[in-house]
Amino acid sequence: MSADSTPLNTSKETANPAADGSELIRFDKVTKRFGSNTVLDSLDFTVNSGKHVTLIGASGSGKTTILRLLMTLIKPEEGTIKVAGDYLTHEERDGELVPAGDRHVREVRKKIGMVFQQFNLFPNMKVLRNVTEAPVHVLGLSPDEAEERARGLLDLVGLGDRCDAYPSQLSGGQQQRVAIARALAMRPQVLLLDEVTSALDPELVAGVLDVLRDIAHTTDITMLCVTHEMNFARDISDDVLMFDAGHVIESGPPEKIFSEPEHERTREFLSAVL
Ligand SMILES: Nc1ncnc2c1ncn2[C@@H]1O[C@H](COP(=O)(O)OP(=O)(O)OP(=O)(O)O)[C@@H](O)[C@H]1O
Repeated sequence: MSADSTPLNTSKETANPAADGSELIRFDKVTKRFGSNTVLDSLDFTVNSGKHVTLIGASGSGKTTILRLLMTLIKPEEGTIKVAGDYLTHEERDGELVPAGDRHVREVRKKIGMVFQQFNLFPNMKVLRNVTEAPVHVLGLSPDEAEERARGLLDLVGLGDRCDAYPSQLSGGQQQRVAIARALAMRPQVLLLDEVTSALDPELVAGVLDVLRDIAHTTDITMLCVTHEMNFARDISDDVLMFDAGHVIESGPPEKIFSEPEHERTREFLSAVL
């Protein structure tokens, strides 16, 4: 397999330049309101490349809102968001920051992949085509290159033998694994995971989490994860950020947050979910 068709860089030692530990995501004084509801209140946080960061917090604390801002599905009322050095919310023109245009957003968005609660596969396309579609049409890969990449990734998620199936012929867990392969096929610098197992039957959860654990432990991709699966968060996270009322109230490595939380709200939250 040529270097370019390797599904992901699986060696920490030969990590791509994007995973050199430098700052990959920066939220600077980001405020997001829905009507009179201020969900994020002048929020600052950063994620360094190669890190796996999990957002925890009570329902409604704004975790999904952060991922949706990164996907540019919604816009902040105030503040700036940067991904790999580029503003997502703005662009620089003649030395001035102006609201980002569609073209700029599309370019920066290529750095970001997301797996949603609902798998959102194209029902009329076979598994392989679900994974090759965006690399061909968005990245401009040749069909052969895209297929080689897709087959490698479908092997990685344990579905190399289901390339010719339609999504409806797969279990929910398998569909979610295709969705993971599809997101990775764009070679994003950061993978956003939003409650990726919450729509699954309980017996299918472990298979999906195992695939993600494997990706977290064997690749250099940056992950920003929202999950209620605390054991999974403990296993894969370098850092855990606890949200409350639109702020990060506590952060640190999982062994500290889960074993010795400092904040009363973190203790309350963990005692309810653990
Ligand atoms: N499109 C929207 N319109 C109005 N309010 C919204 C919208 N999206 C989110 N909200 C509100 O913003 C708040 C934060 O929602 P968000 O989904 O980010 O929380 P969360 O921490 O991810 O919660 P959960 O753990 O339940 O998924 C909630 O009060 C929610 O009702």
